[in-house]
Amino acid sequence: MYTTIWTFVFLAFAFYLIRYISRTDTPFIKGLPAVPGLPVVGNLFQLGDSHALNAQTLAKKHGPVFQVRLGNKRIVFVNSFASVRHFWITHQSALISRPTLFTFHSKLSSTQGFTIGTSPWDESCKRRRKAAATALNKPAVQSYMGIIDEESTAAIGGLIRDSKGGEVDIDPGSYCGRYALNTSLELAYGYRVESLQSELLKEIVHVERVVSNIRSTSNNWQDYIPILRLAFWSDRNKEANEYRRRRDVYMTHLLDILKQKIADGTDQPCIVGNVIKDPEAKLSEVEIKSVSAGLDTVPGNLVMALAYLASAQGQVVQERIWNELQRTYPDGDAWSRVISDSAEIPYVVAFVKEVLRYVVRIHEPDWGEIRMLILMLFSRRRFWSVIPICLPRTSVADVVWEGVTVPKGTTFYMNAYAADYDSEHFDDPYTFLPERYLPPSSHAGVGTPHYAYGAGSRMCAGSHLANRELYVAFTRIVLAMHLVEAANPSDRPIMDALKCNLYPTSLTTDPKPFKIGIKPRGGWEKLVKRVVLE
Ligand code: HEM
Repeated sequence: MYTTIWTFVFLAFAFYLIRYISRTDTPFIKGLPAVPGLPVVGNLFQLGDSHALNAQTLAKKHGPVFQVRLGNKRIVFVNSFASVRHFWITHQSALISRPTLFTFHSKLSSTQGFTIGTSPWDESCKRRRKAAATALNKPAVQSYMGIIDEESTAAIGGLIRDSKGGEVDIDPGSYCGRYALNTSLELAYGYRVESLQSELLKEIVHVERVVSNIRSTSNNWQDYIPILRLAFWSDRNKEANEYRRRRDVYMTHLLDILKQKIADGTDQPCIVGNVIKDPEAKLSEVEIKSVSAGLDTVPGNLVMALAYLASAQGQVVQERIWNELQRTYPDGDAWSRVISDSAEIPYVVAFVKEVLRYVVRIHEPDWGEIRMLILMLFSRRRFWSVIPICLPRTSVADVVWEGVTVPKGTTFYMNAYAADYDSEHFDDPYTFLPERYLPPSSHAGVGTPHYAYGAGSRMCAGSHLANRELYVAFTRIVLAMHLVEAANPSDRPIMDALKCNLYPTSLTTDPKPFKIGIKPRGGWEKLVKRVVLE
């Protein structure tokens, strides 16, 4: 008898305990498909180390919009092009905020301020977003073209020189990285990397590499399961505190250099400088540090696009870009005109869009992004941030989806990977096809072409700049050289951006190195003369 009572009490206690520790930050959303999960961990195991691929598979069974439980967090996953448009664009004012995550927000950023891309919507975020938008609008970007001119010339010249004029196959990763790194450092702080052996750069490389792992949304179970946050268990906390301190040191250092240059009148135009000088911006120092946005996605797109261009299929694309350049600039001044002309060649614009849709649907916007670019300088390998699940959002108002009310305060994950490969929206989505963005295709012209830059009220603030960097790099590469596959098949790249990632749970992709062949075009020396003479 006693045994039965004690068994009953124990089971009842266990039942309520599991229910208690499995409760979620926001309640179950009635009527919205839910993926059944385990006590405590919820759906963490099902989503595994590739949330994008696994959510895409789950969407086949549960529909494009479903809810999951990640530890004690309830998340709504949105997986198709149309459903993303519904939430992110049609209801953009409702999805204007962002959630906070334990490791990043309470440990890593406590003294540096949240970056724009990780800030919930409030007055400070509004001010910073406005400042970034001013520093990154079309006219501002045109004023930075001198930097893009210099860095693209250096990268292309270096590629040709180090391939011994095309005699040996070459890994383009560090050249693309150097292009994007120096562009971003100069744009953000007016600071250029002089020596690759600099201690400051080594420190940034190391710290930012660790930070990128700490920030991953699928890597930190303590963000979802509160009990894992207990200090004596969590090495992550100690690590986050230590790296926050080290990061503070160099962020303050770079900002101090810039402030000194401004005081001396020796600064050159740069984004953080513009923000400091803009009386309208009224940002505190912590806010200024958090404005700096990084560009790790630019090299990711560049590297993978070069891999594609060098492939057998890419030959046709190179040919067309070359022909369009000759037709548009018959006087032989294409090299300088792609920088100075704001009107762009439609086929190359379509190519850039397709690269963004097809190759990398990712981003990680903050000062820390510069880390990836710096990493590339020091590494024979390429790194790029792969977050096919776009930066998360939190709703500030109810949104209705197919008759179901998704209440305000809900956290949303956009599966940009699934949406950009949605066969309901794109014909033949797994085929690389720039023509899909040219007339008579329905995707030409207005409307969101892809979700590489996110969408709606918190869409990427740096998209004009990124588009210009990619446009200049592609046109100039085709002007200076012809790309071909590496002679040795084992040197050739893996073209799938997810499959090539060695560490799927990390914020950054670390793909296997690959090589391409280069055939410099006649007259290339004149174009990149400065570099070759260096
Ligand atoms: C190919 C390059 C790039 C890609 C693919 C990319 C992608 C993205 C994505 C997906 C978001 C989140 C948008 C959303 O939630 O809807 C974002 C946000 C952001 N990006 Fe980028 N980005 C790129 C380059 C840049 C550059 C060059 C800058 C600035 C120099 C930048 C600055 C930002 C900022 C400040 C945000 C935060 C916006 C906010 O939360 O209000 N990005 N980016």
